[in-house]
Amino acid sequence: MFASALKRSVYSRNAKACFSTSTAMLKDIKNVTIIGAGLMGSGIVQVAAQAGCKVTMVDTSDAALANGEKIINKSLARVARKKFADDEQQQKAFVDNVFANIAVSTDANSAVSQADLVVEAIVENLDVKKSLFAALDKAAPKDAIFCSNTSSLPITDIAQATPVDRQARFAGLHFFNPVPAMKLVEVVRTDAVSDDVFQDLYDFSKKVGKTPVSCKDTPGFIVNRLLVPYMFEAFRLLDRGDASVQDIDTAMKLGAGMPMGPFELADFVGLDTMKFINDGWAQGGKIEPALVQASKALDELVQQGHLGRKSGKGFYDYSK
Ligand SMILES: CCCCCCC[C@H](O)CC(=O)SCCNC(=O)CCNC(=O)[C@H](O)C(C)(C)COP(=O)([O-])OP(=O)([O-])OC[C@H]1O[C@@H](n2cnc3c(N)ncnc32)[C@H](O)[C@@H]1OP(=O)([O-])[O-]
Ligand SMILES: NC(=O)c1ccc[n+]([C@@H]2O[C@H](COP(=O)([O-])OP(=O)(O)OC[C@H]3O[C@@H](n4cnc5c(N)ncnc54)[C@H](O)[C@@H]3O)[C@@H](O)[C@H]2O)c1
Repeated sequence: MFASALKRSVYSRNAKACFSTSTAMLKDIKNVTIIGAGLMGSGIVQVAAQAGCKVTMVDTSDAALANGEKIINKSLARVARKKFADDEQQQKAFVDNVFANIAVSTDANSAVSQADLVVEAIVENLDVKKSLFAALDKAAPKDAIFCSNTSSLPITDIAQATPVDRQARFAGLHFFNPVPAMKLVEVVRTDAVSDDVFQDLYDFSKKVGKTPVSCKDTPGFIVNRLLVPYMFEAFRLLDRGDASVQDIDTAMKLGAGMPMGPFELADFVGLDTMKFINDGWAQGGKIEPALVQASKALDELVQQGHLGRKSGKGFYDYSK
């Protein structure tokens, strides 16, 4: 099913719960609203819809929603081909069934009016996220759980845009790129988050096929706290002229078992995102300065508009 055919309404509160609920808590998470239909938001929409939740995908324009639907369609087709290799009818039925759980909207406030869970995956900007959540707090049910998929911003700072009661229901739910393929979710717990909410999010992560881990609200949580310094050390290795992009990538794939080398991964994630995270941490002063020292090669590429795969060029050239 294609984008334009998707429902433009929010599902009824009587919609079916995610299938095979195993706890009383989880039963309540049946209507999920994802704000942001980009790379991450579309992936979260997909895995929640695949798990049987009724999902509303929100973005600011029809074009952005169409982009999200295109990403989901492509990924679901891939999953369907693998599941039903020789049966095109079953492939189509599988894709249609998942899309039947997805509605789209450009009106975030009405899209959250019946939400049990709201997951934000919009631009990595604290003020923009805060102003979104301040508005959503007034439009969503009092008992809705709010989550951010932020890579690098403190959840506590984002949650401050909402009243104290909501802060007890406000956590990080950090998925990984590409969402349908990556098995991990970090459930990020601030000091304000209640045990029930934390458990609900842990159970929800399992229901959407992921392995949750718990972590405190510290810079980079677990994965990015370790991965970002590693990648910047690779960039600085290049800056110093100690090894080439290709050799560093080959070394880390064949010598350390990484699925992608640090430069391939940086191009995949986006060089602007890498720079944004590192600069933010350097300014924040909570991380050892040597770990967040800037990279000349990265700064130059970003300045030239070479942002990785999404712009056609980064450390590698994707235009050919
Ligand atoms: C990074 C630090 C910087 C921080 C920046 C912020 C980042 C952020 O906060 C955290 C991150 O996300 S950090 C970034 C974290 N991310 C990483 O570190 C990624 C590192 N890269 C990888 O893990 C692999 O290269 C991929 C999984 C991307 C592709 O795997 P491959 O072996 O080269 O190619 P393959 O064999 O084709 O695919 C393998 C399996 O995946 C399946 N599949 C793939 N895409 C799919 C999709 N869109 N839909 C559905 N399914 C999809 C595929 O069907 C297959 O399934 P099977 O059941 O096994 O047959
Ligand atoms: N890209 C990654 O590898 C990755 C991985 C994990 C987490 N994240 C985090 O997920 C979030 C989204 O990242 P992405 O890569 O999907 O970004 P993206 O640029 O692909 O998508 C962001 C989407 O949000 C939309 N948007 C912006 N402001 C909005 C608003 N006020 N209301 C509704 N929609 C709005 C944009 O139109 C766009 O479609 C960021 O916080 C990022 O740090 C990214």
